[in-house]
Amino acid sequence: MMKLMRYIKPYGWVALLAPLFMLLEVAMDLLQPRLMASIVNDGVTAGNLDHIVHTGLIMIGIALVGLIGGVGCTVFSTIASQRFGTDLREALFAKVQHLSSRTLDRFGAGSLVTRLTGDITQLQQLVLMVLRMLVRCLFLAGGSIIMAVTISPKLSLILLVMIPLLVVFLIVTTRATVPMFGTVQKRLDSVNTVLQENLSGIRVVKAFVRGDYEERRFGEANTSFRDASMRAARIAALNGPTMALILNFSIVGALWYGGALSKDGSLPVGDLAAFLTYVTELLFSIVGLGGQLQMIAKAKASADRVNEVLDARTGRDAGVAKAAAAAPGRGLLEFKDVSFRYGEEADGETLSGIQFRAEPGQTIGIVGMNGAGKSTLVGLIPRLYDVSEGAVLIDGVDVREMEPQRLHGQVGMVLQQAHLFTGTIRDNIRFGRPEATDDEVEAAAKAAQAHEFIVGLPKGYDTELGQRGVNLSGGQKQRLSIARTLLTKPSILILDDCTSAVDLNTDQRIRASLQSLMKESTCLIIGQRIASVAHADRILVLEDGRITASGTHAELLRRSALYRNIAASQEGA
Ligand SMILES: Nc1ncnc2c1ncn2[C@@H]1O[C@H](COP(=O)(O)OP(=O)(O)OP(=O)(O)O)[C@@H](O)[C@H]1O
Repeated sequence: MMKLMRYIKPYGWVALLAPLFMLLEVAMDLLQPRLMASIVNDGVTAGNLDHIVHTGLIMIGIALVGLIGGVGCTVFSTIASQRFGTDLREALFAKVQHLSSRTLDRFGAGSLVTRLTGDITQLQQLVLMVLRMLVRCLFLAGGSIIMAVTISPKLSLILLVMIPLLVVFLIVTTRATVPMFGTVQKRLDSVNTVLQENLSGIRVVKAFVRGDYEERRFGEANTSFRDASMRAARIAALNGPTMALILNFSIVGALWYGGALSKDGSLPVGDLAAFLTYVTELLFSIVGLGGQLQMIAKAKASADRVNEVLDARTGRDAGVAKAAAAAPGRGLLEFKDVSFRYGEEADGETLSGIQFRAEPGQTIGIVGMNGAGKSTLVGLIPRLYDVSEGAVLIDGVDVREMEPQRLHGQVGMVLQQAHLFTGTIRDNIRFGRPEATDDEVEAAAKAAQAHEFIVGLPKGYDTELGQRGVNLSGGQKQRLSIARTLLTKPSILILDDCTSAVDLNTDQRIRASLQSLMKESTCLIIGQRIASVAHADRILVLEDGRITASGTHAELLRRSALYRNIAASQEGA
């Protein structure tokens, strides 16, 4: 938790002012019972009205000063906690942008959402609470003890029993609840994961009329979250009544012993009343501290989860920018005995012994059955994942040693699933090169065979897309994502089966324009359709993560049974 303190540092002075103002408020609060005792002892008992009025006015003045303290503390603690939360959220979001795909897979989107929202809010609340309530309770507890002892050291002996009892009780309950809060947050992750999957796939759910099943799935995650929360809450619920019991016993004890002291004249009645007020204040402060300990325990679970992401390896860790000074690349791509497995514990390799070379300007096709490892193979080039063994080289430099900006500037990838963002069509095409001119955007759209349908829309390139571009067809989205990549003018262009939803004629036209536009680039094309790769200079046939054949279309028809089968199955299609 201390590690996160660095996010409060920039607002150190604000964070310091809050407890100072609180100190003012507490000091004023502590004076009130003493003044009240003075009114009782020297005013009411002695029948001195002047003293009552005079002291009453002082009490009002003190209350006003206390008010300034309270308001000041609220203002400064709110500023500090809000800014802390904002900065931490930004830092965590920035970190998520740089996490390796492996790490992203490990956390899962649902859990990251909980960490970015619920966990950070919890920590923000903690900062607010520490600067306001924790400080108040500590000051009030310390001040009440001092005031009680100054009134009657003898009567204060009662505190020697009461305080240890409370502290032991608090430690025991806090220890019991700390691990429970971690579980509660994990269960909340599951709720978010189900929710997120459901919302992003709501059309599938509707199409399969699986609303009931989804409700059950959500219900299970939700119930499990509730049960974990209830377990933690049950222990936390013990706090209030137990504390009240100890408070009442202490007051009865103080009244009994204090009454006796008062009777023999060693403790004025006003002082006894003030003593009781201080004991009550002290107990409430300790009860408050108990609640705050619970909150710290909750926040500790959140801090661990936030730190886990902040400390996670980024996709760039392995990279040392040795290639930064290298000359601009031409796009020579080499796979040297590459093996890859997802996750350390994954049994079996997804790719093994991959070895090939693609010269600048060459087009390499990749074919294979579903799950053969085609997407995995091309994902190693822009370092979506890093190789387990071997190396991927671009212009002779290991991709892991390339400056990320440079690597991503050189490698353009159109993914299998077109993902667009909220914004205009123009913004979406410009995503990889915000400085591109309108003419360049249009040229890229033309090459991707998207221009025609874009200008057919009422607002053309300024058409707003909803989340994920829901107002476009699958093939239109694919064409926009091709245009987006073409605009970056990569020296290595990867097309991962990205025309699957585009009709055959348009697919052909896209290929023709790519051939002329990208003739200097190295192109890797994954295609389910043989027609998409038949024109390639070389085609790799991938089977179970291994290249089992390579050659031109004509050569493979002779040499590879798998290739022949795939081609035969598509004839006339
Ligand atoms: N993120 C991941 N984590 C773990 N395993 C994965 C992951 N992505 C893919 N795999 C597994 O790796 C294997 C290769 O998948 P990949 O997506 O590379 O195949 P593909 O040849 O592109 O398939 P398709 O033609 O269906 O797109 C599959 O068995 C798949 O289950």
